[in-house]
Amino acid sequence: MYKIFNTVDEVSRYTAQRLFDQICAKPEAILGLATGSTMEPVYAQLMQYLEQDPVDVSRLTTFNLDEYIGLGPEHSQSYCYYMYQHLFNQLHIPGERVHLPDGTAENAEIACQAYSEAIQAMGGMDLQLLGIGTNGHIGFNEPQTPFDSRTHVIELTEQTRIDNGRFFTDQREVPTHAITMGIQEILEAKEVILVATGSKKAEIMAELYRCEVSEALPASVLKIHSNATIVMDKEAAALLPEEGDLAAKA
Ligand SMILES: O=P(O)(O)OC[C@H]1O[C@](O)(CO)[C@@H](O)[C@@H]1O
Repeated sequence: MYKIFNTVDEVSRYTAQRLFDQICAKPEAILGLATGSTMEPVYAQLMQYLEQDPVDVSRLTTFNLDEYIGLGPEHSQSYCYYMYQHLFNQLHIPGERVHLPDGTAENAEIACQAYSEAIQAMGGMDLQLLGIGTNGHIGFNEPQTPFDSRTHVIELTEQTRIDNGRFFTDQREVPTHAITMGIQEILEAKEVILVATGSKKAEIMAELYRCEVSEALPASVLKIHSNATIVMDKEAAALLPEEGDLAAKA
């Protein structure tokens, strides 16, 4: 299902409301969380909803999608740092219920295996939040990642390193590898919300809309998910067909 809003603010309110509703409906929910600039207003909005209407979050469990290899929690560009800055410092989920891939693990393969087992032990995600890369990646599952992959180490494409270079002082500092939840784990989530905003996402969103399900465009796997919502602002949806046609396909 595609949902198009006029502004980033509306996208963020819709997405945060879905998260809030999930937390209210199931206080012990397992949430799959994403990072990136798209999610910043979503988390800010979620915190506003929770301040207006406090809900017990002590039984929530979270799993983050990914982390750069080589960046520890104290590094300002690590996704662990991001999550505390934008959410966990305000949303007091008990530490043992917060899961983030360990980018500094001595043995990344073993860390991936343990992460994947922890996800499976919890029965998978109730709600998985996703951003999208300009090459169609979800999490850090780059094009051609097998759909049956579980948490694994991935080599980042040049495109992703260039895109994410804007957060680093020097392009050469962008890590070459990351740990990412696999596509199978994303697919096993009961509900998925992919969020795309801004004109930089317009081309990939049009391609995603048109394409067949293919490992060449990882986000296309959502077309075989029974409860996936793709949420966009007008800019990200600018190259999609008119809304009438969209409704017919949604
Ligand atoms: O929201 P942004 O900053 O465009 O980034 C989206 C990205 O963030 C990520 O969630 C990082 O995992 C990727 O899916 C994608 O690269």
